[in-house]
Amino acid sequence: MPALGRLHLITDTRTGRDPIATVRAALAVAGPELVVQVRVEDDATDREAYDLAGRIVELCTPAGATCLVNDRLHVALAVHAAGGHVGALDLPVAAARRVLGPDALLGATARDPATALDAVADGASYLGVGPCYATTTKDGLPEPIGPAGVGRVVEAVGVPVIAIGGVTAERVPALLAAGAYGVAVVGALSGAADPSRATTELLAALGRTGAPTC
Ligand SMILES: Cc1ncc(COP(=O)(O)OP(=O)(O)O)c(N)n1
Ligand SMILES: Cc1nc(C(=O)O)sc1CCOP(=O)(O)O
Ligand SMILES: [Mg+2]
Repeated sequence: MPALGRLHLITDTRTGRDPIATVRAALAVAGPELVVQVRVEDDATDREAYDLAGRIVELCTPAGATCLVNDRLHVALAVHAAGGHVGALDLPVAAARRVLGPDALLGATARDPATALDAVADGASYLGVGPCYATTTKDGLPEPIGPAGVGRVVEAVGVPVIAIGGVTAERVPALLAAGAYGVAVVGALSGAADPSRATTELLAALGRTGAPTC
C-alpha cells in the first residue's frame, strides 16, 4: 500500500475556481507529502470526473504525489489512481475495499469513534475526520467537532486520521496536538491568492518542508 502523505488537497470545481492551477501550484512546492483528492460536484458527469482525474494523475505521478478519487471508485480505477475516499452516502467501506482491491489507499469519513472503528474493521486505510471547524465549502454538515472530536477518534483507532473542515495553517498545530496525522483542505488552497505559498505554510505547520524547488 502506498505511504500516505500528510497534506491532502481536495479539488474545488465550483464556478470560478481552477483546480488544475491549484494542483500545479501545490505540486511545485510539495512532493510526496501531497495527496490530491479529486472531488467534483455531485452533478458533474463521470466523463468530467474522469478527465479531471486523469489530468491530475499525470501531474502527481512525476512529483511523487498521490492521487485519490472521491466517491467515484470506477473513475479511480480507470485513471489508475492510488485509491479513493468514501463517506456515509457512498459505497460502504467493505464494498469500496472489494472494488479497489487490497493494495489501494481507501479513506473513509468518520465523525465519531464508533463509525471510525467500523470503517477500519471494514478496510479503511485512513479516516477523514470532521468538520473540525465551520466551513462554507460544503453544505449540510453537522456542528464542528473541534480538535477534541479529532482526539476522540484518534484514541479509538490505529490508522492515520486526516482532519478536515475549516482547516488553515494557523489551526494545524491544535489538530496535530489532538493526534491528527495530517489535514485535508479545500478553501485554504483553492481560495489562496498564492497557492504555492499557502502550501508551503501548511507544510511548515505540519512540520514538513516539501519538495526541493530546484
Ligand atoms: C479526507 C476527507 N475527509 C472527509 C471527506 C468527506 O467525504 P464524504 O463524507 O463522502 O463527503 P463528500 O466529500 O463526498 O461530499 C472527504 N471527501 N475527504
Ligand atoms: C468536503 C468536505 N467534507 C467535510 C467533512 O467534514 O466531511 S468538510 C469538507 C470541505 C472542507 O473544505 P474547507 O477546507 O474549505 O473547509
Ligand atoms: Mg462522499
